[in-house]
Amino acid sequence: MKSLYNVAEIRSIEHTMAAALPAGTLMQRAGEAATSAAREMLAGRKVLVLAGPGNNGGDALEVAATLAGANTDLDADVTVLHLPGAVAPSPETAQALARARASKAHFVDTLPLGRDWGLIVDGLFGIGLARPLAGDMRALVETINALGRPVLALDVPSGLDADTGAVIGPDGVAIHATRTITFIADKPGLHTYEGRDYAGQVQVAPLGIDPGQRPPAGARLNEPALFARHLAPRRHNSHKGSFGDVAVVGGAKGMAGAPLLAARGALFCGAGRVFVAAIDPVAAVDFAQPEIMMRDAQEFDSGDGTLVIGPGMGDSVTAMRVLFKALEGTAPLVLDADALNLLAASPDLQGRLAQRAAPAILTPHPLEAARLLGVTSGVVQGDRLAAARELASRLNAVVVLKGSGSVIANATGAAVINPTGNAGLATAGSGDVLAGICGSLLAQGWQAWEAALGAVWVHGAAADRLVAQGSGPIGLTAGELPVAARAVFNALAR
Ligand SMILES: NC(=O)C1=CN([C@@H]2O[C@H](COP(=O)(O)OP(=O)(O)OC[C@H]3O[C@@H](n4cnc5c(N)ncnc54)[C@H](OP(=O)(O)O)[C@@H]3O)[C@@H](O)[C@H]2O)[C@@H](O)CC1
Ligand SMILES: [K+]
Repeated sequence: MKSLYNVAEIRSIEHTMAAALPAGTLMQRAGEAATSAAREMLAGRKVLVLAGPGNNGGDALEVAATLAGANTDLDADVTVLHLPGAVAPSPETAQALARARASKAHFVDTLPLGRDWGLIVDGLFGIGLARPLAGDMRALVETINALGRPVLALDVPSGLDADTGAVIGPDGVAIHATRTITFIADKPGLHTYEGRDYAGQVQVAPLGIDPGQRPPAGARLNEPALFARHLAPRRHNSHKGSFGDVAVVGGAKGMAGAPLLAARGALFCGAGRVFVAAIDPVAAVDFAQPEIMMRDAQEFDSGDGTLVIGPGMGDSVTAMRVLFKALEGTAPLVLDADALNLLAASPDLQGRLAQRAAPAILTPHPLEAARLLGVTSGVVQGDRLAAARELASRLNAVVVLKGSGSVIANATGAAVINPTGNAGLATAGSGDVLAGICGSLLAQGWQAWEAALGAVWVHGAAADRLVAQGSGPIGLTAGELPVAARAVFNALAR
């Protein structure tokens, strides 16, 4: 299980472990692990180590001491930019400083000229960052980022909030790392919002702490193991009725493509029968995908099939009526796009959704989530896990908060961050395909929680597959996702 621990949880583990080990052990282990990572990354002799005032700086000083130590086989030329604070360092940081001072590393007070660093080690701030970087510190981070050299961040890229993945601001700055080696356990902020861009490749160094001894984490990373119980190969003795019906309700005038994309997402991920129930019907058949059955939303009765409501649905009276009817019914629901906006405008509909017994998955992007919560999208993005949990609990649904590192949360407070996907998904129609895949898995009998986890995983992995084939991220189109999702899904089910 890929657990994600927030700062309070890490501090508690750290506290317990530090009491059980000789003083300084954890920092020495952090230094050793980071030194191995640094060696792997070296792209030249010259190493710049940035050591801040706290224990993150202590980790950096351990790295400097080892890279430039008497016993090393490396011929590294190590420069330490040490930025002590106003208060005395912790005993372990003081010890690391003494070791680094005794090594061949040379200490400087200001950033040396030149840009030919084979590696920059970022030990400015870790989980103790308490406010935005300002003044000289801000200028230093901006200069380092502009150098464009390989950067190894220790624990967390300096300036990034380890809990939320937000650069601490307003208008904050953070180190752009090539790789982040994070200590004791993985952290949510490295995987969502701005975290993926700033952390680069993430490596966890447990520092000898047995994962089995850690308390359960508040969040985790998505992985197929979390939905594997639904991934069975298909029986020979099956028919289309075995795999459920999905009806996509949407498609107001001028928006006919959105429900078709969702319908294709549902079809290519294995739903038995797929309908589009259009608000403003335009065509009797989709010639590109004639398997999809076209209906009029006002006359359509979905029976007990799964409904995906919202893609291109608009906010007409008809749309409102169809949504109301769906909430009155007992079908499993996926609510997306315009359905979420209609819901946001109606406390009555929100109350009805929260009272339903049948499963529901909501797939808001940050602005839709903000409307539902009555806050700004900045507030949602500032703490994506909290926003997704709050929505899930208020509306008694599984919530997929889309965006880099999509967050899946449920009403009991569980939260999972999805690691698949890339910038190519920031394209028109990509959310429609995701809603369709969610509906497809619900229709095939998956529990809502696992359907959301599986759909988000497959949707992201489909985009990763397309990028690996050269079809993105620039110019990746939503219409390519369903076929790629099918390949991913079949590989998983095998
Ligand atoms: N303890 C252990 O067992 C282990 C800990 N480990 C390592 O320790 C790290 C946590 O260390 P930490 O708690 O000392 O916090 P850290 O991130 O170094 O920063 C705090 C310092 O920064 C300062 N400061 C804050 N914000 C600022 C700003 N914007 N601008 C300027 N200054 C600012 C703040 O000062 P103050 O707020 O008091 O002014 C304080 O001096 C953790 O991430 C991991 O790397 C590992 O070795 C494993 C074992
Ligand atoms: K750091």
